Amino acid sequence: MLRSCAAPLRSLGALRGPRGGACPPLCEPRPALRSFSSEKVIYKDFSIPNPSWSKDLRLLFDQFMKKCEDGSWKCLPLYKHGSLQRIQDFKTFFHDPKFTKEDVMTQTRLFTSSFEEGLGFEHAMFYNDVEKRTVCLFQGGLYLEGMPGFLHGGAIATMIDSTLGMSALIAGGIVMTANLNINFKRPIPLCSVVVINSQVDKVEGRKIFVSGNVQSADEKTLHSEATGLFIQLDPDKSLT
Ligand SMILES: CCCCC/C=C\C/C=C\C/C=C\C/C=C\CCCC(=O)SCCNC(=O)CCNC(=O)[C@H](O)C(C)(C)COP(=O)(O)OP(=O)(O)OC[C@H]1O[C@@H](n2cnc3c(N)ncnc32)[C@H](O)[C@@H]1OP(=O)(O)O
Repeated sequence: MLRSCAAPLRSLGALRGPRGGACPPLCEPRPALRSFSSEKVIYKDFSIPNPSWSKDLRLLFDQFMKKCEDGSWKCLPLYKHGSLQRIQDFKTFFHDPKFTKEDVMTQTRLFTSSFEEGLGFEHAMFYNDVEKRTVCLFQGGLYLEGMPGFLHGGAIATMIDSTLGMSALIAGGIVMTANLNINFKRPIPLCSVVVINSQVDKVEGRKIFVSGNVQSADEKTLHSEATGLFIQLDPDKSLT
């Protein structure tokens, strides 16, 4: 049975960042269909099982959806486009309006959602507010190959960045990655399922320190360990 992540997310909209900032737009409940100016754009939640998902990924997804039932975990929705709200937020930081024009924004895709079903970054993310943990269930597809039969390190780094970044974003609002360190310990076979764990370790002013690891679905193999530094953007500073 296909289940959307949108419904269990409703209460996440009430979260606040450490500086009292509103919870980032990514975490707010959003309807599946939104109006983008005069044009209709379908905001489909992509963090629901599709036919490319392996049995392992479905099983893990179902386990986490079960954990969502008592409210301890939330499933985070994934979209291909940025939302209007996100565009508005980033406008504050980009003084060059070229990339925030609506007609350009409708053509952009989030990197991790830009492949055909099953070939790229199949994933779903869950968040535990009490533990300040974000977990990403990730199945890397055939187009993410590095060494023959294994995931490219850049693809692994992308999902680690996204997962650690999500922890930072939930804690601190609009952030960017300033530093990401990864120890690749065991290669990840293509199309296998891994679990990326991340947690906020420390917040110092605008700096959010996050750490995490990548484990096989059966938790027997530690594939990677990572730390990241994310910086809350300063609305008084231009990024460009
Ligand atoms: C993180 C994203 C969230 C992921 C979301 C997941 C799923 C996605 C769903 C929806 C889409 C939403 C978001 C987008 C998706 C994914 C994005 C993935 C993340 C990225 O792909 S993102 C691109 C790569 N990223 C960059 O392109 C950054 C380039 N960079 C800069 O734009 C600046 O560099 C900036 C803004 C980072 C800081 O600039 P700034 O001027 O605001 O701050 P400043 O330099 O003053 O530093 C303040 C304090 O941080 C210390 N500090 C700074 N850098 C440090 C370092 N490297 N090491 C150690 N300490 C450092 C200073 O020493 C000072 O410390 P102190 O206060 O103690 O003096």
